[in-house]
Amino acid sequence: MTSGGHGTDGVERRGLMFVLSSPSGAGKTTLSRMLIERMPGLKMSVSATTRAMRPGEVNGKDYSFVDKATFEGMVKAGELLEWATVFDNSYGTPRGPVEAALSAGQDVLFDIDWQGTQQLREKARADVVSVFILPPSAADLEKRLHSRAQDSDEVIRKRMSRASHEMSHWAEYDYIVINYNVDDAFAEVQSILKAERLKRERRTGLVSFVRGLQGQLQG
Ligand SMILES: Nc1ncnc2c1ncn2[C@@H]1O[C@H](COP(=O)(O)OP(=O)(O)OP(=O)(O)O)[C@@H](O)[C@H]1O
Ligand SMILES: Nc1nc2c(ncn2[C@@H]2O[C@H](COP(=O)(O)O)[C@@H](O)[C@H]2O)c(=O)[nH]1
Repeated sequence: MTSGGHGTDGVERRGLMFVLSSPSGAGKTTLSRMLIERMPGLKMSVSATTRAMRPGEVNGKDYSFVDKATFEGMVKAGELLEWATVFDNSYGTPRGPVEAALSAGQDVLFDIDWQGTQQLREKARADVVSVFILPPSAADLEKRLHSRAQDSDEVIRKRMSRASHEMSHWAEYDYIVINYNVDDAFAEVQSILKAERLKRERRTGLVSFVRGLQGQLQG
């Protein structure tokens, strides 16, 4: 699915799909925004959803907000790379922008749940790097959902009651980050991305780079 781009050191490599999952409110959106601001070469995948827009959300930036019929049409037309039902709403990743970004040599960041992560892994295991974000405690999780002040008490109750089930998938992920404070969690997530970008297997340009070095040594 992925094709070549350049790493920051000029060596060609395959793009990667960097996935953040967590129970609702643990901090994925916060960490995703920081990554997009501070890590060049990383593009956010904007999901389509049938969920109602929250105050402050922007259509086309936070999500593409669509009705149920449009979402079903996207599924039928094969336009979604993965999709799932979460909290009674449909969410899915439009295929086109992801493939375009990877072809242009960018990495793609996903804020998706465990079901979507499983589907991406089935399609492109070697190119998926997955991180599960845990809250420090249940009380912190609930406090964060309330402090966001964007969901009703009933929605928050529903999200809290789903949190344990969401978390039961933690062991399927490559990395686990506990979000005690945003700056430390961001530093950890950033380190993971930086290290994964250097992985030998995705650095398709290394063979010719090393051959070039050897040529210089022989010449
Ligand atoms: N380490 C932290 N300490 C305190 N508050 C935090 C921390 N990380 C995130 N928050 C706050 O918690 C709230 C929920 O965070 P965020 O929206 O990033 O969660 P999320 O995992 O993306 O949730 P969802 O899955 O519902 O989209 C926000 O108000 C955010 O500012
Ligand atoms: N499988 C997918 N899950 C997604 C996608 N976009 C978001 N999500 C997940 O849904 C929940 C709820 O999000 P919220 O914005 O309503 O709070 C959260 O776990 C997201 O990670 C997607 O395209 N596919």
